[in-house]
Amino acid sequence: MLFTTKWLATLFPNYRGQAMDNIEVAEVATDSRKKLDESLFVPLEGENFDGHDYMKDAFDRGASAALWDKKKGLPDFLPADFPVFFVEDTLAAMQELAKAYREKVNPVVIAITGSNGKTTTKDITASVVGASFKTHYTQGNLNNQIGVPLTILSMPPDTEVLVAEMGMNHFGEIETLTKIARPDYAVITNIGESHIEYLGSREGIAEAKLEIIEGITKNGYLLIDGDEPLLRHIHLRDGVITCGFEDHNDVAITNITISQQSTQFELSDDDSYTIPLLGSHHALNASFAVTIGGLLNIATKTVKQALTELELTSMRFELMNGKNGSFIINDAYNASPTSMKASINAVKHLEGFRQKVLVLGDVFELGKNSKQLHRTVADSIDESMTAVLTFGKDADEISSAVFKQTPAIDCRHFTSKETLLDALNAYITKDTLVLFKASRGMQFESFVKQVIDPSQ
Ligand SMILES: CC(=O)N[C@H]1[C@@H](OP(=O)(O)OP(=O)(O)OC[C@H]2O[C@@H](n3ccc(=O)[nH]c3=O)[C@H](O)[C@@H]2O)O[C@H](CO)[C@@H](O)[C@@H]1O[C@H](C)C(=O)N[C@@H](C)C(=O)N[C@H](CCC(=O)N[C@@H](CCC[C@@H](N)C(=O)O)C(=O)O)C(=O)O
Ligand SMILES: Nc1ncnc2c1ncn2[C@@H]1O[C@H](COP(=O)(O)OP(=O)(O)OP(=O)(O)O)[C@@H](O)[C@H]1O
Ligand SMILES: C[C@@H](N)C(=O)N[C@H](C)C(=O)O
Repeated sequence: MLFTTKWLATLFPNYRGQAMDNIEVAEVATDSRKKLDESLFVPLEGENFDGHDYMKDAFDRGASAALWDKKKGLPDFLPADFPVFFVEDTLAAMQELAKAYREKVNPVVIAITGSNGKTTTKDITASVVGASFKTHYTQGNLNNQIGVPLTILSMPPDTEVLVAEMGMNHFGEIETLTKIARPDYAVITNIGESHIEYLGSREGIAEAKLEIIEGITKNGYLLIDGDEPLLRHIHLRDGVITCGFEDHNDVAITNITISQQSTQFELSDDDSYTIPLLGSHHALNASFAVTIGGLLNIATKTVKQALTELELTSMRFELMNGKNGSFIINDAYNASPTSMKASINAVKHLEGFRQKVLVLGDVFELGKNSKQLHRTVADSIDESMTAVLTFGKDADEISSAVFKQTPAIDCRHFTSKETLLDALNAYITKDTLVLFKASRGMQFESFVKQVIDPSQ
């Protein structure tokens, strides 16, 4: 049980039905299409539907109570004793409920934002703190104005540590989320170019990410990418911990070694750590988790063990077996120029492959400089790559730029997935490595499923 309708009534006093009967609420749900036993149904207005139209489904599927936009008529079928809490706006009310529930459970809260690495850093941090504490964390990528409240409202009442990923693509969104979650530890993984279309500049992205400070608890900590010039002005603030590759950082990452299975690195404590992730950028992600583990007095040995037992969210540089003895890296959940370059640099370090092929697609939300930002990806591509196959509207800027700088590479742009797949299949041979990467909306998983070994 999360809470009772009687407790809800203290938050939302404008209600009808038997709320004071202390009806137990086991979960908070926003989708009548899912199992709703003993749930509080929160109808939301979305792009395609209005949840208020599905109250009957929710009731039939076992909802015990509901929030309701008081401007909308209540369906007649609802029994008079069914608890309904009338609110101005159901999303705002769900966010208020999440804030109150966070205070009621009062776990240690770790919030993670940044242009890239949020989900990975969340997964690493959850593994580290989960080794010593009852931990609840963001499932998948549920990190927005709806996802963070749902993450908090799915937290068991005996949770000791909450790890919440916070995403944004407009000003004010992180401020809302941090004031709900009230983090004791906040992390800004990096400042890239993600969603720059709406933030205007990298300076704007930094400003939006720094909103996370508004919610940090008294004596809380903010961990940041200490190498990022746009964050340099806060280095000396109380509670700020810098992590990065330059030696001025509070937590300096050194002696990085990348193999086919793992990345090894040392931190300022001169201790060596190994993670089953490839690339120096993941050493940065892990440094945030290790630092928080230390601040929570988790033994170094325990932290190191947890780093080897990561449960990673899919489609983030996911290594898979391909057909005909090839190897696939499914990094297709999302992309930005920064993350695309980071992943290409990781591929460069991978040895033992006969050929390396990059299948790259559009990066969305880059605004007026989109073509130029796509071209910058070519800066990371060298003659160690056999082929660069691109698909989308702006991705041809990558293949064109690579062809100009390294004509020996097979650089082709395709305007249909079918023709790209035909060309790609010629490379799906023994010991060829293929990286797939593009924005979420490109749905590059449609390529991956065509070339992975069906037996895996
Ligand atoms: C609102 C919602 O949850 N919608 C989900 C729903 O979409 P669908 O189109 O079916 O419904 P509507 O949204 O139109 O409907 C409104 C509600 O009505 C409910 N309903 C509908 C039909 C019915 O028969 N019964 C019903 O009860 C419905 O459930 C709605 O509540 O289903 C889709 C498929 O499952 C979901 O994908 C959709 O979820 C939306 C996209 C959503 O925002 N979900 C969050 C929980 C979430 O966190 N999603 C993340 C992606 C987050 C993300 O993109 N983050 C960005 C940064 C933040 C940007 C920010 N500005 C933003 O707005 O997102 C990032 O870069 O990471 C995820 O899904 O991974
Ligand atoms: N610190 C980092 N710097 C640059 N790129 C990174 C970093 N961490 C992860 N990446 C790359 O970014 C991509 C997405 O990683 P992840 O999903 O963890 O980030 P995210 O911030 O949650 O992304 P999104 O907001 O798109 O969901 C992956 O390709 C990964 O290789
Ligand atoms: C995951 C989602 N918030 C996102 O970043 N979407 C990109 C811009 C896309 O639609 O591909």
